[in-house]
Amino acid sequence: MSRKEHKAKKRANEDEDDIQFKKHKSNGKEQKVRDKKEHKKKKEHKDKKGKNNKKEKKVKRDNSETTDGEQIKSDVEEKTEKSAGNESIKDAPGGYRQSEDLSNIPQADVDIFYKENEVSVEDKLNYNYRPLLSFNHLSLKPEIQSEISKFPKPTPIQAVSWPYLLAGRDVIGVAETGSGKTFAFGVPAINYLVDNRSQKRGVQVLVISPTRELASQIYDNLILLTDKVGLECCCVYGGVPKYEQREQLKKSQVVVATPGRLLDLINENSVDLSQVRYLVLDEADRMLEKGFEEDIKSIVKHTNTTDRQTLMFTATWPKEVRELASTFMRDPVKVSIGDRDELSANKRITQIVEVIEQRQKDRKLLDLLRKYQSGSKKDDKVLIFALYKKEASRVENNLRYHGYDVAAIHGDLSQQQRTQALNDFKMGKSNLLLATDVAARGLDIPNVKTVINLTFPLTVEDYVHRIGRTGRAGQTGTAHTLFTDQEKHLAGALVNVLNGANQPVPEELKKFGTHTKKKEHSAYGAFFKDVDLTKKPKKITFD
Ligand SMILES: Nc1ncnc2c1ncn2[C@@H]1O[C@H](COP(=O)(O)OP(=O)(O)OP(=O)(O)O)[C@@H](O)[C@H]1O
Repeated sequence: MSRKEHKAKKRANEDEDDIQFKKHKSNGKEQKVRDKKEHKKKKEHKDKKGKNNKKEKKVKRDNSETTDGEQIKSDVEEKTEKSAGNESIKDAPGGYRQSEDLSNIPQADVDIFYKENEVSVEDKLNYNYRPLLSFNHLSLKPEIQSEISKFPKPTPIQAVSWPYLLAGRDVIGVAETGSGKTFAFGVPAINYLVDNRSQKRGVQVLVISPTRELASQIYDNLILLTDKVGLECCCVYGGVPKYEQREQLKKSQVVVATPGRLLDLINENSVDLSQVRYLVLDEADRMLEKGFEEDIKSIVKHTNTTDRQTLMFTATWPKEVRELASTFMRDPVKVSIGDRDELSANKRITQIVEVIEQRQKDRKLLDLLRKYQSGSKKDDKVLIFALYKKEASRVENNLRYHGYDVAAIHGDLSQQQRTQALNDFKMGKSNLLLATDVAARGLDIPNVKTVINLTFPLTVEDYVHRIGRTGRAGQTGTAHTLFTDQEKHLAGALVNVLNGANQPVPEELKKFGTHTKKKEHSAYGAFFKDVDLTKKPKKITFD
């Protein structure tokens, strides 16, 4: 096997755990610079906000009138006024037309929806579509309409993003964990295919996700739609044989994939992406970070680069990835639900943070399991996060030794073992799952009552995603996090997330301040190399 082939094979099986480990190495310095930038940006943001607040206060105080009596509309009213439906919404290129029912809804109802859900839409082309307050405001293919109408109504991210997506626009969708982002990007994609069935052959919709389990879950969601409209969907990820995937790719119009395996299949000419008209990056900020960025650039170049709709969906949208994201997209509409500019967690999750010594963790974990999974709670599902696979293996053995029937997911296990563990946990065969960050994002496991962060993740974004495995689809949940001085450089950002969700901030955590001190992680030693932070994201040129 040539060096190139060896490298490709290794990458195709590279896993989130391995990528996380690499990422950790380069993390130290970036964190320091990030904190400095964050501090500066926050100061600017505060100054700007101060000015806006004065204006808003003025609007509120004068009951939206200036001193000379002229009516001022708040930003929200201004924005939605134009979309009141009084003007005829131009026929959008993608064929979206605002329904009569929706146009007749009083503007006040639309304003209330925007305010209650803290909706913000940034669209320099000012399409100003109204949010779909009911599935009746949509006219999708009957089979698709019937599948989604099983839910009471669109979630806010679906309600706001669907008109733009059906109109063919690029969209960046940012909404809290567990808020229905999969169908937010999946429904318009499949509807598009049905609308354009006759015109194209081959793979036309491509969804890329950071982990095998999440790719598999997205696939399970999309086949609920594709099976009903006679389309083929397949899922490709590493850790399993390729031959079956090669065969499925030949007849599929929709592909869900992890980057490594997909690139492997591209390089051996087993898949042609030149007809991909609809590209989705799920957990988009993760896909644009180190470890995935180069793979994503390579994949994008193989898609239809002249007439492509590109979507990015995530619960966290750090400033560091926004510039690179914009090089993949054309006039994207940014749809945010909730105050997503600042990193924020799902507010239905009760967040408990405990500062302890590293050596106290094993005992503390047993105490927490007695607290969250005994007596009337003995059947409650609990998800424990370790940081790396070695720690996960050790903790798994320790829990088994103490009589716990624990399932585990981490990079040292075979794909079959990981899939089995996740299914056992989802089906309730085991109500205790131990995972590394391979399970941090996207996994939609019903009724997880408690997330325990045994070791804090590499970034506070990952913390928000981890705890988002509970409190999904409108439910509440609890996250209990053990914090040590190994992670003190993340204390400031964590305090902000806790404050943003009106959660208690322990005094011991405040003592760390916003240190960005270089750290030694006892379990893994000092490991990060200086990175060239002056390097700007490379502009993607479309072939
Ligand atoms: N309109 C809807 N109403 C109610 N529940 C919905 C709706 N759409 C999707 N759901 C359900 O909400 C749950 C969460 O959806 P999904 O996994 O897409 O969330 P997400 O926003 O992608 O979360 P994460 O940020 O963690 O990836 C799923 O069980 C899904 O079936």
